[in-house]
Amino acid sequence: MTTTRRNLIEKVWESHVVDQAPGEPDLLYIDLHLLHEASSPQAFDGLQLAGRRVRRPDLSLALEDHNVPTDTLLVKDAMGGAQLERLRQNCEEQGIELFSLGDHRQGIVHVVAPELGFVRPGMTVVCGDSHTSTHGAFGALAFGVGTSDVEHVLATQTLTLQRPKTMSVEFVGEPPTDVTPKDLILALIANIGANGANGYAIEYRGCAVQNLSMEGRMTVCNMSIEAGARAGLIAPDDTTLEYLRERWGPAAADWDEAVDHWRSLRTDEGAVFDRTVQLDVTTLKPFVTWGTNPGQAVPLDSAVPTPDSFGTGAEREAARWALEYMGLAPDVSMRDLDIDTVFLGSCTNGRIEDLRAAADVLRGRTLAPTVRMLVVPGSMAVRAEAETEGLDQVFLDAGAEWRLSGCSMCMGINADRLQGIQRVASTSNRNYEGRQGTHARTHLVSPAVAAATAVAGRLAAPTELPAPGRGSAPHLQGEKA
Ligand SMILES: CC(C)[C@H](C(=O)O)[C@@H](O)C(=O)O
Ligand code: SF4
Repeated sequence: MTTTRRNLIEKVWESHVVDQAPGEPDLLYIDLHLLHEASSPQAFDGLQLAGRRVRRPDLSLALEDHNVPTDTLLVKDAMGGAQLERLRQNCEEQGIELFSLGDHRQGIVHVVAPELGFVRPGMTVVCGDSHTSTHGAFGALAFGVGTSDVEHVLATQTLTLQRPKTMSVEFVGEPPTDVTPKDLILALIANIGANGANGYAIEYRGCAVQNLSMEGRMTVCNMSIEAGARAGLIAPDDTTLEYLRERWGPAAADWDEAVDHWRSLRTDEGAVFDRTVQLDVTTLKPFVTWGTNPGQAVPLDSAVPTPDSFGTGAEREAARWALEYMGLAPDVSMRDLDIDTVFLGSCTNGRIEDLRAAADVLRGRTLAPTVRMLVVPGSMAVRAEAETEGLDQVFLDAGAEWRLSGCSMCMGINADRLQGIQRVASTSNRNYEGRQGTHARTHLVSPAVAAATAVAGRLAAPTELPAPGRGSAPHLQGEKA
């Protein structure tokens, strides 16, 4: 008997193939379909036009996130309000569970689904949203899909998909303690480029990945799409089981059986990938973006690069455009960039560990007088937990705004949109032109760097701040070169 050695991606893919024909995309069964108000209206319309009903409402879960105002429960924007209303009607008509504004389970779809135990190893998960890759943290194969695919899944609970190539990304060694999961993924994208994983699904490997918490893993997998990948996943292990035991275990009659299956979900010894990338993380530093794609990133303690330092003509041209939009000159130290707004939140970094990391920096300190900071928990459950721990008070005492949960300033399609030319340090995942407001200049950072930046008034790492209570922003700015 020949045994085929398979990687994790192949195992999950193959166990969901419903139909297959040479030269054709595969038809995959979808275990969980996540929906939000911004990408689902046309899909429901199409379904209705075709006279169909949702095939498995019980495998669908809907959230309100993109358009929710995070300062009050009152939706003021007409278009956003209409999208929310449509989602409510569609879910009601089709019997789909919806966590609406005002519900204690509401929040960003990619934060809520895992925290409530909806996502489990070996599943296929889709959503009409590119950051569905987040759920790969559980060893699930999770894809962002387009509106017509959303309709297909609503109608059939299956999807035709081109099989992705497989990529192994190994973080080699242990990172220094001030390096966060956000820095790992920013460094990787800077290394392979914003298109570096086009057409691939990534498996993240190495002890630096195994040592991450589930939340850290979600941050890494979340940004797989920013390297162009279709999906990014991590093999389930004891950390995964521990997380799920609390959230899903109590409801699961077949827990032991499930665990046996999950333990088999790992890349076989000797299995091959279409591409292998290794990144030594032992001397990694906190990373920050300088440009208008997430791959245009450098260590925080370095300078804005010169366009001529890039290898290809296209990269040089892209760097020139980016510097112009960002209002930056080459060779300026990243730590000399004054920041107007700090955004802590999003499906990348809006979880409780992210809030704790930022609060640890802000405790006993105050924001620079020139900085506005928004703290937007990824879900109402995260918000409640933060309040139990007193983190809300830390943020408020520092001078930050403490908000309700939603996508908020991650994507300026709600009231948390920046006006005019503003430089932002943001814990979100995208920094393209106009993402956070027509002229907003986004620097993607980790929660710790976001908090330190809010205190310093310029891009800064926590280690640069004076001890709490002693340093004020003017003092710090006075120290600036
Ligand atoms: C609105 C939605 C479809 C979009 C996505 O696909 O990811 C948004 O969530 C984003 O982050 O850009
Ligand atoms: S938080 Fe940002 S990245 Fe995540 S789903 Fe919302 S808009 Fe998209």
